[in-house]
Amino acid sequence: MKLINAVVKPHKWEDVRAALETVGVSGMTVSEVSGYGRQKGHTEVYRGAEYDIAMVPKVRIEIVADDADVDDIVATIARAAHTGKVGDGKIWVTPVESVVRVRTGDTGSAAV
Ligand SMILES: Nc1ncnc2c1ncn2[C@@H]1O[C@H](COP(=O)(O)OP(=O)(O)OP(=O)(O)O)[C@@H](O)[C@H]1O
Repeated sequence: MKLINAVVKPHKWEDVRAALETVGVSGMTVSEVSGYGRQKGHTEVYRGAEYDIAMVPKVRIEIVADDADVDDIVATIARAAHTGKVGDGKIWVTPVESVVRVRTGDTGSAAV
């Protein structure tokens, strides 16, 4: 299993959510975050306002998925979140050692 982390522009979140429905993601965690990438110190526009300070609002998506599904999920997020402009976001994948479904005690893939 892997943990997919994606940070995308807030106005692309609905597109990403709709696209993920087509690849059978069974659960995810979504949070409002702020951050910056390589363009630190440059301006970025969000909802008509220019941010020239380092931290720009983003949406973070966390998905635990079976290895076999990871490439598809990452490609789907990347496609749906893309505008081609600075600050489109980032996606990274890390290994997951264990998962437990609290209600049933299921572990591993059965808990995803
Ligand atoms: N190295 C990093 N580690 C953790 N989070 C990051 C990292 N780089 C970027 N992020 C997160 O991703 C968000 C979007 O990053 P951003 O798209 O600006 O990255 P970038 O690589 O500089 O790309 P671009 O050149 O298109 O702006 C940031 O606001 C931040 O929350």
